[in-house]
Amino acid sequence: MDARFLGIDELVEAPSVAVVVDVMRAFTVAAWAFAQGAEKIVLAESLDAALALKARHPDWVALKDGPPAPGFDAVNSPGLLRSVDLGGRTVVQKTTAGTVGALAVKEASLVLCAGFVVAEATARLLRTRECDSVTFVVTGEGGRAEEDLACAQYIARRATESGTDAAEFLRRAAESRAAAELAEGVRQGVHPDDVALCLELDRFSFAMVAALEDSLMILRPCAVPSPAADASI
Ligand SMILES: O=C(O)[C@H](CS(=O)(=O)O)OP(=O)(O)O
Ligand SMILES: [Mg+2]
Repeated sequence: MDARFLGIDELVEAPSVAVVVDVMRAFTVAAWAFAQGAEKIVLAESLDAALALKARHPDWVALKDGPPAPGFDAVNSPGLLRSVDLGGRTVVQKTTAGTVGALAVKEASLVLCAGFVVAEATARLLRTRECDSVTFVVTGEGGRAEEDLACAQYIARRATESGTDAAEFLRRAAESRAAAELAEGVRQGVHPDDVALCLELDRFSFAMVAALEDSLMILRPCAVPSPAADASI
């Protein structure tokens, strides 16, 4: 598999297959939202767009990063979201990096959103679809966020080498600037368990696929074939 690792600003043309990685915390949060029962996640272009969607659909759950804000129901924290019942709900998510990265590749034919919590499912989906060329969007810090790059490199490796050990990749993420800022309270809207939750390898068995639906970028969980059915490893 030909893998490229690019920051959001380095995307010059729509890739065919994109894996958008945001470990801390957008796509860890998205995975937890699905685990808590959310039906779908609308990736909003801006805070105003998120609030406009919420105004049109009062039953939707509007979520943003940073501190709690008027009009929003939740913040971008897996530790805080894991105790919320989202059964059948639609979530609207707007964050600094993750949602921006997914929207930057909305013309791609396949867009996966990922973090360590869905790493193996994401790698397995890439294998199942026999993706020869994959662009990994490293969303944080202009493409240099160590937690996102480590996760992207792990998924790329895991997609082709079943024996890849995650330990070194997880160590890099644990020592990233984002992890330190979350632990030290530099970032807001944080639960003490957030870093640990973001580093839970394969916590969930689904991948997450984003696609345009009526001009909105919608993220949904996607079941992938079981390892027994995957003859490539
Ligand atoms: O919520 C996050 O972790 C970040 C934003 S901040 O730097 O913590 O304010 O957003 P994300 O898009 O999930 O990286
Ligand atoms: Mg991030």
